[in-house]
Amino acid sequence: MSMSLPRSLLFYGIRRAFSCTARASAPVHNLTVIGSGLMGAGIAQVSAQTGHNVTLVDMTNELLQRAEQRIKGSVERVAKKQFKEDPKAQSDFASQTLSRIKYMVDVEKSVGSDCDLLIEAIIENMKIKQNLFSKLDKVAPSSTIFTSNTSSLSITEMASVTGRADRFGGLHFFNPVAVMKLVEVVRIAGTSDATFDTLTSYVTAVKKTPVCCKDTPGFIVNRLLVPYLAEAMRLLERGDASARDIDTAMKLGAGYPMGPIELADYVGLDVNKFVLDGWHKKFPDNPLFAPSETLNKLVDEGKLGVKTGEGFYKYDKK
Ligand SMILES: CCCCCCCCCCCCC[C@H](O)CC(=O)SCCNC(=O)CCNC(=O)[C@H](O)C(C)(C)COP(=O)(O)OP(=O)(O)OC[C@H]1O[C@@H](n2cnc3c(N)ncnc32)[C@H](O)[C@@H]1OP(=O)(O)O
Ligand SMILES: NC(=O)c1ccc[n+]([C@@H]2O[C@H](COP(=O)([O-])OP(=O)(O)OC[C@H]3O[C@@H](n4cnc5c(N)ncnc54)[C@H](O)[C@@H]3O)[C@@H](O)[C@H]2O)c1
Repeated sequence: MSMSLPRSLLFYGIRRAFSCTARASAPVHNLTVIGSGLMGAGIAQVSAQTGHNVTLVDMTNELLQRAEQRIKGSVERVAKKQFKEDPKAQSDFASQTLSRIKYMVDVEKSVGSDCDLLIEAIIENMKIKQNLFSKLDKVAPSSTIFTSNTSSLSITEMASVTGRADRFGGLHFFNPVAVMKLVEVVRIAGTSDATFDTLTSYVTAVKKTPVCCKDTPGFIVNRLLVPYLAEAMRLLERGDASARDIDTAMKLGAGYPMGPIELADYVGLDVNKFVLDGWHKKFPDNPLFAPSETLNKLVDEGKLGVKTGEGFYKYDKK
């Protein structure tokens, strides 16, 4: 007699193992977000919009002031959409949201005794992220859950420099955070059920949809997106098609809201380079992930995409 499971049961088992439903858990009231760039500012914003108290950290006050301006602009867009014909409700929503965000340059003081959750959103570099986590592990309350918003690096390697692997996971938001509905919740081998439940509940509380994934390169979205973007880059580098035609093709032919070259500019070409070079180290035999001369040249010239006013395309300075 065959001992194999019926297919339906097998799929049921797989679904259960990766179920990402929010269960009863310790709620997040106060969180610290480190890095006030594109992603950190967006994460602070959606958290504050949903009643969370946020401390947003960066290396200088000037960077924090820029983040504050970006958050203000984005919250006002959200308020207009949410409270269409009601200017008073719009301005109340915006001022209440903004009042829930504190700005700080002192990283070590940013994780006070009431900090439930830390989200790291700094530069995509393992050594720098590990330094930060190692430093924070010594000063943060033992109950604080640590997470990273990394696009492509190993969460397990980050957790390894702390003594809290059971209170460690990945929270991968998407850009623009105010608009994109998904967050990948990444579970490492040590992540406890309580931590995982708190993370999925927090994602639901900020009105996003969680999906769960193991700590595998690129998680779900970037495992599919990175090869796609890299293929677009190779098409361009071989001179097979222009940037405009590649973008138009994917928007009109595949229904994507942005083409791959536009999307690379939107994400930031520095982030693209960190990810591509990191994947080259991980997959050295795959020529798709070899360093890209085009990308390196643009990054060397400071042309990082939308955020600097020029990348593959030119933009109005923000
Ligand atoms: C080529 C180089 C290759 C190198 C190889 C290596 C590759 C490595 C790549 C790594 C990538 C890592 C990325 C990361 O880890 C994961 C990601 O985040 S991937 C990016 C995901 N995001 C997308 O795919 C975005 C796709 N684009 C869109 O969805 C839309 O274009 C848009 C951004 C929402 C903009 O929409 P538009 O219609 O064009 O513009 P509008 O201005 O009209 O906006 C529509 C709607 O949204 C509201 N809105 C937009 N932005 C904001 C904001 N910042 N804040 C608040 N609200 C916003 C706007 O008000 C509109 O609302 P409406 O008027 O419709 O009510
Ligand atoms: N850009 C995207 O579309 C996107 C999407 C999802 C995830 N991510 C990931 O999110 C992270 C941040 O990306 P981003 O696009 O917001 O980058 P960004 O360059 O816009 O912002 C990073 C910020 O971190 C700050 N920073 C760097 N080191 C710091 C430190 N030690 N302490 C405090 N602040 C520090 C920088 O000053 C900068 O303001 C990266 O890991 C990236 O891979 C990016």
